[in-house]
Amino acid sequence: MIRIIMHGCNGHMGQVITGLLAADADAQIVAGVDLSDHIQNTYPVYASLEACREEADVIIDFCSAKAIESLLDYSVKRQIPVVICTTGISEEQMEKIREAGRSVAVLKSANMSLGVNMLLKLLKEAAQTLAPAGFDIEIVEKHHNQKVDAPSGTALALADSINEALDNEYAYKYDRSNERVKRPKKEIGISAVRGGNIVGEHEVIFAGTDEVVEFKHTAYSKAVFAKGAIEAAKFLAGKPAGFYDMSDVIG
Ligand SMILES: NC(=O)C1=CN([C@@H]2O[C@H](COP(=O)(O)OP(=O)(O)OC[C@H]3O[C@@H](n4cnc5c(N)ncnc54)[C@H](OP(=O)(O)O)[C@@H]3O)[C@@H](O)[C@H]2O)C=CC1
Ligand SMILES: O=C(O)C1=N[C@H](C(=O)O)C[C@H](O)C1
Repeated sequence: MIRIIMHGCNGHMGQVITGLLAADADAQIVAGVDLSDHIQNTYPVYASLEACREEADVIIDFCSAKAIESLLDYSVKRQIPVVICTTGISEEQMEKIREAGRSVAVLKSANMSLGVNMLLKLLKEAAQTLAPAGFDIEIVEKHHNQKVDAPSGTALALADSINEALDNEYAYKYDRSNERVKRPKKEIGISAVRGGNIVGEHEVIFAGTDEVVEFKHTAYSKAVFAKGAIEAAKFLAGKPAGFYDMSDVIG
């Protein structure tokens, strides 16, 4: 039985995972951590990781970018592998995540769904064919009105995947409202829409002359992310130090 600490247990994702693990014979939450204490869970909940003394095999994190440093400190100090799903992470924090991966197993992914992780691979081939043929690249993401970060971690991961395939020559453009010049070629436009309870939509548009190619992923429920995170946690428990991502889990 894999023992899990749920970081952000009383949030939307923490509660979906709590529900799924209640019916899982191979893994269970032994403790939760959250600033909010408005939910009754079957496991103990602490206001900080430091207060959490339970033995665990892995931490699942769906929390806040503000808590990344304390999460990494705890994971390294107690040598507990960590699956980081929180988005809105800065480049400086990303460095700290990679650094932590030198002493404990760390898996980081901005999107735990199978579909998006397959898309990350498909886009490389599309970019290598379409960008040299002059196609412009734009990403549009849509999320619920409770989301605090923009653009989404997934939109940035999609852009990074495309950019990597194009020798990292493209710059990201988040806002054209002050522009009075034509769109430069080596640019990936990234736009964010927030409203209602949209779970998560990502559209990648390759716009050429007289033809447009579009890739779209729609999440219809948060369960797709929760299932991926649980699969990742089962994969990561017991793994040696290293920096992993969902491609290591999905293959
Ligand atoms: N990788 C993926 O596939 C996915 C990633 N995400 C990302 O996961 C994160 C969480 O999403 P979601 O569950 O919707 O967000 P929620 O805001 O619903 O949940 C986050 C929870 O963490 C708590 N929290 C905030 N700061 C701290 C802290 N310092 N210590 C302990 N607990 C804290 C919040 O409490 P309070 O409300 O009191 O602040 C809240 O209960 C976001 O960054 C989101 O973008 C979401 C879905 C999929
Ligand atoms: O906050 C969310 O809800 C989501 N966040 C992730 C992101 O920022 O990419 C993944 C998913 O789209 C849902």
